[in-house]
Amino acid sequence: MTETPNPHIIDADTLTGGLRPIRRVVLALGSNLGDRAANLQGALNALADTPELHIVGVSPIYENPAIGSPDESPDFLNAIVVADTTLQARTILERALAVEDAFGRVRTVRGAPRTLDVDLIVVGDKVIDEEDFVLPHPRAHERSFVLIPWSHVDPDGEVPGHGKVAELARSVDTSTLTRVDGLELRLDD
Ligand SMILES: Nc1ncnc2c1ncn2[C@@H]1O[C@H](COP(=O)(O)OP(=O)(O)OP(=O)(O)O)[C@@H](O)[C@H]1O
Ligand SMILES: Nc1nc2c(c(=O)[nH]1)N=C(CO)CN2
Repeated sequence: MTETPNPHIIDADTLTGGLRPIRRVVLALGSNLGDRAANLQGALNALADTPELHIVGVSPIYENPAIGSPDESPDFLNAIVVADTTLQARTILERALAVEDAFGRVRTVRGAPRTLDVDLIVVGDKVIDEEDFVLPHPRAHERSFVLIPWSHVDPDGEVPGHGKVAELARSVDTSTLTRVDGLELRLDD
């Protein structure tokens, strides 16, 4: 027998969803395997389809050598997505990992080429230091492929403990980072 919902009872999700703060989340997309641009676009589509995640900015695409990976690693395409959300940080991490899996990401050794990488850079001013989840992303404040596209779409953004993205972007080496003309990520209407 199916139960008729009682309209006078508000479920817990509705209640907490209404009370949870809206936070700005910054996600970094990267791909250095397969059809890199299609992988980034697919990731953006999947993020845009996520309930309670409202995309407010998408950066240009940048190409650059794999940093901190073996020399023979193919170059990356990188981009930044900025969204407002009431989702909890860990829920966004789980979604990011699921999107990576959906795009055929195979986890082998650290630094191995990947079809898709989705990193959480910041979630508002949250600071998390857990074994499998660190916020802000511990290497974001020194990565040109994060700071330059991020400062392009959200110059007032901040990396808690490190300062404004616009300021950090000014001090980072951009000599190997190239904006890819004629290629951009699109949000469906
Ligand atoms: N802020 C974060 N964003 C994404 N993953 C994170 C974060 N903090 C911790 N992790 C954990 O890192 C694990 C490994 O991530 P991954 O293999 O993508 O690292 P990586 O991309 O090779 O390196 P890097 O972290 O330097 O970008 C994930 O399974 C996830 O649990
Ligand atoms: N250029 C570039 N280099 C990297 C990247 C990346 O996204 N872009 N991601 C890494 C691990 O996440 C390691 N090195």
